[in-house]
Amino acid sequence: MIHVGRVYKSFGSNTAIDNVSLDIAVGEHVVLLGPSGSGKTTLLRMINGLITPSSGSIRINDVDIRERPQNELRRQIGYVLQRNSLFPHYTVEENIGVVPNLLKWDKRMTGKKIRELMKKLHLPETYLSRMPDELSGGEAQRVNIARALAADPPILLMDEPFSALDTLTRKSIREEFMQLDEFRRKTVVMVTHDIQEAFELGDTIALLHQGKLVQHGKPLELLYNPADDFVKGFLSNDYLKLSLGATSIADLWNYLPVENCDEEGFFAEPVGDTTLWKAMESFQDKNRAGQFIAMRDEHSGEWKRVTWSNLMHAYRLLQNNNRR
Ligand SMILES: Nc1ncnc2c1ncn2[C@@H]1O[C@H](COP(=O)(O)OP(=O)(O)OP(=O)(O)O)[C@@H](O)[C@H]1O
Repeated sequence: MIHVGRVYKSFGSNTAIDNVSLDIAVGEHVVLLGPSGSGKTTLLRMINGLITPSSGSIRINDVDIRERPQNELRRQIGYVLQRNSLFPHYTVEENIGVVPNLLKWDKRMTGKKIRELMKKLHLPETYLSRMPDELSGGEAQRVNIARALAADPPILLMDEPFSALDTLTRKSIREEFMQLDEFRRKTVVMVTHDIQEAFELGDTIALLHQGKLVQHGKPLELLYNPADDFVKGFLSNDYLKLSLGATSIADLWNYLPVENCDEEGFFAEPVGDTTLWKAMESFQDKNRAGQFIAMRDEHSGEWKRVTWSNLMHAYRLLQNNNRR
């Protein structure tokens, strides 16, 4: 869907993006990760036409973005910025409705969409007439996200959308956001320098270093098969935490012994979405504490009875297998 082809961008003598090619599939959530100054924001801003490449091209659905009228790009791409980028003289309602109004949507349809998004993002309707300076940082960022989603664009670009928030607000907005249907079915390109966030939100990670794309792959591929020493070093500090959070029970399923369990277990989350980290946590939960957890693979319908050591053993087998 998005094709970045041999793109260079320099500002004077400074090369910000150095021969980057990247293909992003429809529905893929890709996180641009890398140290400060590695070119993440520049690349993101080139995808929505705010910065023009010095050479190379960016195509969306096979059309060069330079050939697309501005209005069409706006309809296709929602953009969420890090800091409060709401229009200060517009109310919450006017801010969320900016793109639908520009696209001359029917007023009733716009109003309905605004209210629907506010509900989903836990913003009370009484906020419709508030001004941005009457909102907390977390509320303003929810409005920002609602604004980017309002015209239901197939692509969402996000530049450190949660970084200005305190840790707790950040975690809750991020989790709510990940549950939204609107997020799940869109193609998303997000910039962050938070490795944990990248591993939670990205189907794939594009790791940049000094303007070059050093590796683009699934989180586990970067962990187990780093392209070079830079990738290895960049991820090494958080290695264990990341790996446990990035491994899903579905990844481990075939390494878990078949000890049938016919009772409905208390472990309700679908196996495909449950991470190893989460499963480990459930052993610590006093209310549920037990020797095993019961898990069900939603594809085959198979139940397994899993102990802590089963989990750890399966994890080691997966690692050994991936390293081979
Ligand atoms: N408008 C500009 N004029 C001159 N240099 C720029 C401009 N925008 C970016 N740069 C330079 O391009 C390089 C990449 O910057 P960019 O903002 O894309 O990095 P980043 O990875 O997003 O960094 P950060 O994580 O700190 O936001 C940097 O060296 C930066 O100084």
